[in-house]
Amino acid sequence: MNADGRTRLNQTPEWTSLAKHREELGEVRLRELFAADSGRGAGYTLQVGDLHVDYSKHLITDETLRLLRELAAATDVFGLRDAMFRGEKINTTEDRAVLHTALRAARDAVVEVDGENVVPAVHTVLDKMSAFAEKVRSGEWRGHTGRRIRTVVNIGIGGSDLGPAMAYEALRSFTDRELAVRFVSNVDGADLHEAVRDLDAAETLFIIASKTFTTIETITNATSARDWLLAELKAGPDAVAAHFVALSTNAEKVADFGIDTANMFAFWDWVGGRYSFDSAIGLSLMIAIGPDRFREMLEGFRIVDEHFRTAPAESNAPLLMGLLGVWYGNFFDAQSHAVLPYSHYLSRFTAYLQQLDMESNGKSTGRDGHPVDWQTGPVVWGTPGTNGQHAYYQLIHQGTKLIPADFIGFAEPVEDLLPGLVSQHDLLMANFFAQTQALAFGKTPDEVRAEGVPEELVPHKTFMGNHPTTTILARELTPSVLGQLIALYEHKVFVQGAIWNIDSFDQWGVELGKVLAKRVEPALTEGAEVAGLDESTRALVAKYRELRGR
Ligand SMILES: O=P(O)(O)OC[C@H]1O[C@H](O)[C@H](O)[C@@H](O)[C@@H]1O
Repeated sequence: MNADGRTRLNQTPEWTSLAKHREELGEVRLRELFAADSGRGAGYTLQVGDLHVDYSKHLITDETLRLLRELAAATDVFGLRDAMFRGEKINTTEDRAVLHTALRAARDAVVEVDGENVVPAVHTVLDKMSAFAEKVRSGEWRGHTGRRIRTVVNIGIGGSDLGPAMAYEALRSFTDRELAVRFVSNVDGADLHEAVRDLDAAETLFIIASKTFTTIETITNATSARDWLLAELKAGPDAVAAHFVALSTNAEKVADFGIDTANMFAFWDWVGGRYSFDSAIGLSLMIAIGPDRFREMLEGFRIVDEHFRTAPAESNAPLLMGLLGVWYGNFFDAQSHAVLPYSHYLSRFTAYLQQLDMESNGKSTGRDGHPVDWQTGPVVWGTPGTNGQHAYYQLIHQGTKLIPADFIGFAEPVEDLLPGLVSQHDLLMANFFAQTQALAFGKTPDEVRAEGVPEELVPHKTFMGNHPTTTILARELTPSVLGQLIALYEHKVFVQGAIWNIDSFDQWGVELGKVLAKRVEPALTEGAEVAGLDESTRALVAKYRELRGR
């Protein structure tokens, strides 16, 4: 921080050294880096729990890594990390501690917020969730008419949806296949409609997931779900108790809604929405996979928490991944970051990471309250890799943009895969390895010519290569490995926010749209004159009313 109270990251000696180093590296070529160091492929790797992280295919040298680590030291990433783990209020704009790591702390751990150990409360809720999940799974929990539950519908949005929805997909092979879980998030009535239209209300349990219990989409859907249930069952409000539970920090609002707070699973304001999936917000997943598997997942989180907390900078995987992102975003002008899982089960993983990363680090005001003069969080995107290969990989390979990418794959298919499908796994993974190879090393014009390609087509068939990727490989996608992966990204995002000097744990940028939606609604429904509507929006609202025949 300077004397005037402003942090000028891009004027620090560490930043300047990196910029100079970047210039000196010039057109750094991965082919040359590998040619110069035969041990690079094996040397630029890390092991974190079950995750093998290969970062050899990056536009970096030992010197780059050294300078990046100096930037991390100068910005005191580890100091802020320790403050987070200690329960200090590092979310300064909301004056809150940031303790998602306490959600997976061991039963005997001590983590204090305002002088109080929060770990016992965490485990009390986990135990209550476990007992409830077992009741639903065993059929002991009965609906209003005495039938057992066959479908669980989680109603929530953002952090109260993306985590459990992603993990339910990811761990499908570990779920009780007799018990389905569906997820409703969108305020578009179509979402709830499609989720319930073929359900038997008597066998349906709704989980209303909302940290604040004020989110309009969730409360609207929850109210509609309650109306649907009571109409289907032809029952009075006393039927609600057997079919609705709540996950929230706000007991008062839960009670106002009509859910018995005995059926509420609590969490706390030191858990951010996008970091809440391993809190009570994970109840739908716990019902699906069972409490033991859920706890295995928490242990996976804990493995990476411990690694992040204790591993030295040289071998600290979240630090490294965060620094690589800084390298490309701030010194190569990369605008986006692709996450490409080679696992169908991780089809929602990148969507989950979008909130984690973009809501955390999509900021342009520094922790010092001043605008930042450097690029912050990237656009995060991606879908399962093989599908992407036949869609947008063209742009990654031959477009004009630099897109660093993470490739995530597994050596083993899931255990219960139909035996006839097991052999497809090697083909899937052959694509995985082929792509990172092609991205890194490309195909030179001479190599294209050697195949007898006509000269006029040579430029088109040339691959420049040099597209950086990280490969994350694990044996199998288990609950623990999923927890490890999520924690890896949580802490990577943390590292970047720390370096960029932004508050990764607030989300003021989502507020304005909410306020304006409330204000504009009467203009749509009643044609009301709404103060402050700009000319474009006013005309669009008029068009909307005309199209709706109002
Ligand atoms: O869980 P809730 O309080 O309903 O919040 C749901 C989501 O909406 C908010 O607008 C925030 O942007 C998200 O961080 C949050 O996860």
